Amino acid sequence: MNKLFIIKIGGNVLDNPEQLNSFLKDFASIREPKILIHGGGKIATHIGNQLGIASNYVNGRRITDEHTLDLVTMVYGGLVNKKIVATLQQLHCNAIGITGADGNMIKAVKRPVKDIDYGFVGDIKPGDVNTPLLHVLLKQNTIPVFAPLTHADGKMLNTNADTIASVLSIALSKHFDIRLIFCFEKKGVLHHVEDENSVIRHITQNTYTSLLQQNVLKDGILPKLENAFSAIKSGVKEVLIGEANDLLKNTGQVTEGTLITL
Ligand SMILES: Nc1ncnc2c1ncn2[C@@H]1O[C@H](COP(=O)(O)OP(=O)(O)O)[C@@H](O)[C@H]1O
Ligand SMILES: CC(=O)N[C@@H](CCC(=O)OP(=O)(O)O)C(=O)O
Repeated sequence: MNKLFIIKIGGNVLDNPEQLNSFLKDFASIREPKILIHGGGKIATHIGNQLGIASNYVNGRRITDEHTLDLVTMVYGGLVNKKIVATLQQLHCNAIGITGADGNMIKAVKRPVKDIDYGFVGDIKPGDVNTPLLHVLLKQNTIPVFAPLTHADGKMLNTNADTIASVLSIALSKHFDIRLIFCFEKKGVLHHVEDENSVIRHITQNTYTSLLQQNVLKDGILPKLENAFSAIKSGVKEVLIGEANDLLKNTGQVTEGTLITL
């Protein structure tokens, strides 16, 4: 099977133009087939504050009302996605910006209301991905750049970017040897969040359970690990969580950061 890198870049790096440019330069230089998924929660929060739209997260997921949906559609599908695509084009990487609605790439269902009403948040399954269209793009070396947006019943929906990366990886895992890499601003999953030298090099299902019990994992690292384990359990070959600066090491043989296995 052919190798495919599925790479997710998070909000803290997107918010720093220098770090983002350096990351995109590295991404453009990867010679194997690749897909990029970007977040942007931090930028949406910042622009929302300027527009008087307050951000409200529960369990790492944004509560998305009508105004917030307009905000995230503009910020993720417009500003962030198109800036990345334009930069990649300048770097001679033929990127194409995609939301879940474009080419029916990712269909979703609006999250059912249980204890919490998340509003216009989309839940997805691997079967909801338009893999034939992705194959066409990859075959002609057009590089998909996904915004964290899906669609259902004529509306856009907001979907966590780590989840999109995981579901795309699962959907494509029958046809490619996938390495899914979550890139963010830390060196990996850390024993002590303030100590960059405390990287946990390897997390298995068992150590994951004990880290949860020890309360080592908080905030945004929780959905990242949930999605990492969901991918590895569903047939994705390799999953890594590491620093954006280490992208080229993490696409090679000797990796940095945190390796996820069963
Ligand atoms: N044990 C941990 N290791 C690494 N990061 C952690 C840990 N516990 C909490 N975090 C927090 O999780 C954040 C990553 O989640 P998030 O900000 O959502 O990233 P992204 O936008 O890249 O998805 C880190 O910036 C850090 O503050
Ligand atoms: C439903 C939901 O929470 N969606 C996320 C999508 C953006 C995202 O995931 O951004 P990062 O990867 O930078 O955190 C949000 O609006 O924050």
